[in-house]
Amino acid sequence: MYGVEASGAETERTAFRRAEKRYKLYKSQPTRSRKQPVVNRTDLSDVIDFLAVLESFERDGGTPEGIYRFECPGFALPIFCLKDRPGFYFIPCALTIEEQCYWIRQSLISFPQPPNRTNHTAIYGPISYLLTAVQNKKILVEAENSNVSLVDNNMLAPRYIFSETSLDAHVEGHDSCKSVSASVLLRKLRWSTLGLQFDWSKRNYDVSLPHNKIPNDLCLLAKKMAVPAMSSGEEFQPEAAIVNYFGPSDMLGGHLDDMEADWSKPIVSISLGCKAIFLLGGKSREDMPVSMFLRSGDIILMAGQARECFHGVPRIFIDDEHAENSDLLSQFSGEDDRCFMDYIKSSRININIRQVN
Ligand SMILES: O=C(O)CCC(=O)C(=O)O
Ligand SMILES: [Fe+2]
Repeated sequence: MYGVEASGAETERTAFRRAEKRYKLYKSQPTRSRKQPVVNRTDLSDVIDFLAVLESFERDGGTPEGIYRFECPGFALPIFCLKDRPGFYFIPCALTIEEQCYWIRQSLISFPQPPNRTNHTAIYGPISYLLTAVQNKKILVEAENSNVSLVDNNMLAPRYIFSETSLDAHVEGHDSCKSVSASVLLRKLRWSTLGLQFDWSKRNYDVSLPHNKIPNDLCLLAKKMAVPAMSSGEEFQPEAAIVNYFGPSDMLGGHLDDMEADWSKPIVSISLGCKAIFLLGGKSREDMPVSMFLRSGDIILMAGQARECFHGVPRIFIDDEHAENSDLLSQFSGEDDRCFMDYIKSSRININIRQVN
């Protein structure tokens, strides 16, 4: 994940940092403290709740101060906008529970498949069938003939493969050891990239990296959802997507997505799994961000001026009271779905789709 973490006094220097600190899961403690981290029980009453906005809009047609309903002829779902953040669109409950399950499965099964890259690719090379390996309790070990060589489609040959067991397996952590369990790899999955591959070290798209097109069904969904933010007659062209995987204490620091050529085109951003807090700042980190909940099935669009606004996710909720994922979990109650259930009860997934050129 990106958004550089500053340390010490710098963490509180800007309005954006102060808001992140306010909402993050744990209160800061001196670095040498051995005490258990203290959970931050922040007052959440000023976090915008677009589900409540939708419900009250459906009851009486009204919206709270600063929020208005955006009319988009032919678009089936209510869309809300913020008066002081032009180019930002919130589509609450955009996906049905079945659609959410489908995209969670895709995010865990097919999106991390090579040639798509993940945060594990730089360490292990391409890894295939991670989820099947989790289900079968496999361990990733160094392939015997692990010389780096090119196979079909200019893809790197696997340097590591899944095996039943490993005699010298060090299954926790993966920095210095040669083998790691599939379940640890899944827990440490942070991102995967679809379509044109993003190079995090150079912070740009590397068109020379092998890639597949964005899957057709995701492309259709993004085109449909992007309509409110497109000029009339224009169609959104999805070319790349970043899938972010958030574990219980993960956050996404404040950042701008400025690597795409045309900022008038929206980023279509889908939330799945545990509820989160999203911060939408202004063009400077000094601008006080607005905070809002993002729930599973919500979609936001950031286009035009909102593309120039700092944003981030300081917190996800995994406790029963706040995660609001019980409907979703009940969909994964079958024995075969055990690993989806285990994963999503304490995780969040975000798929954000972009037009690059
Ligand atoms: O996780 C989210 O909702 C936001 C993700 C995001 O801003 C990004 O990947 O650029
Ligand atoms: Fe972003």
